[in-house]
Amino acid sequence: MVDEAGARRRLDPAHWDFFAGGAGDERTLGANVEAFGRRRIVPRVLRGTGERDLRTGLLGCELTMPVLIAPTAFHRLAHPDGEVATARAAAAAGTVLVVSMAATQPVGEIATTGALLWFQLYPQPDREFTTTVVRRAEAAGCRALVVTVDSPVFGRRERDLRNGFLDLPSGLACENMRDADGRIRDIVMDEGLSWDSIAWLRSRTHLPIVLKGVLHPADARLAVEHGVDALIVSNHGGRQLDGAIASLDALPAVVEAVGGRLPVLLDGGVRRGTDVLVALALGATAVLVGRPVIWGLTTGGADGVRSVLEGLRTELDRALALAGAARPTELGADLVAVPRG
Ligand SMILES: Cc1cc2nc3c(=O)[nH]c(=O)nc-3n(C[C@H](O)[C@H](O)[C@H](O)COP(=O)(O)O)c2cc1C
Ligand SMILES: CCCCCCC(=O)C(=O)O
Repeated sequence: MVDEAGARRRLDPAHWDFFAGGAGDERTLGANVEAFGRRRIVPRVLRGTGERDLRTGLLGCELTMPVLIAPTAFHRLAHPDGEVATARAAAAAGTVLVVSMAATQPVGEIATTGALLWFQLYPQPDREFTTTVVRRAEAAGCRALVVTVDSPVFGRRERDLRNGFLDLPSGLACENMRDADGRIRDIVMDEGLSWDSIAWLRSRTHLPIVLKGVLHPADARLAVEHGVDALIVSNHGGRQLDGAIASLDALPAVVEAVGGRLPVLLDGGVRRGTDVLVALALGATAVLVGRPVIWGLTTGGADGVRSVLEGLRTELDRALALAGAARPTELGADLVAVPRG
């Protein structure tokens, strides 16, 4: 289903390391996957589920399944068709692509695919320029802004440092970073990012605001107080703070803190339909996948991404049936155990 080895064979080794790698000793990168490996599903039987229904509503978007595409940078490094190919697959699958601010194609061009798009934003210290980018996303028809809040500075990615991979090759650029003069600006991680930045953004756009990178329940409560529309429990795929808690391990406390007032999404380490089921059972409304989509894009362009998404759909559908649920909302934490020893 996901041909990670095939993607590795195709990619320039430095580009493979950029996509696959994490920060520091990559403990958090590994922990995301291991956290799913520790959980066991405790299925219900004789529930007469019949045909399953995976449809999920999120922030006014109707998705055919509770699986979205996480924002990841530089799709044209993986495949010449870039983000447009990823968006075609999202449209065909009936799900959302979260377009990275570091996309290598303009969001307006990505939107021509008809895909449901959300736009990921690193708020820039230059607020006027941030507004320019927000207006670009709005004009393209993006349905939400995903503000990445786990990156006041850039994570220390030791593979990239070893490889000297610090910039895109010539001919590729972060196309959504053009200013009013058409000049492409560098993405700056804002060390001063704070709840004030979120309040400012709230005053500048009517789009729903999703915070990506929340792990602490106290921040989840603050997000509710600040009028945020949804949260993504995420450690940035282990690429920012190495040693950070695995997303799945952080999920239950965030869900409890939010108390049903907002949708809580999760990313990090989701590789199988059974992982999706576990995250939903522990309270996520939906999940996002990052690297598996990159591997699909590398090996097969839009078809490759589609195949990854359809694989997850089929696996989730089967897992629901085998666990005794007809729809995601029927899942509860009682279906998940962590065996001792
Ligand atoms: C190659 C790569 C690029 C990424 N680029 C971004 C980005 O531009 N913005 C962002 O908020 N997160 C970015 N992320 C983090 C993802 O959105 C997501 O949190 C993570 O990939 C989920 O983990 P997974 O890869 O295990 O599914 C990136 C992740 C990867 C692997
Ligand atoms: C200076 C370019 C920044 C791209 C950031 C992409 C990203 O978030 C990642 O994890 O990589």
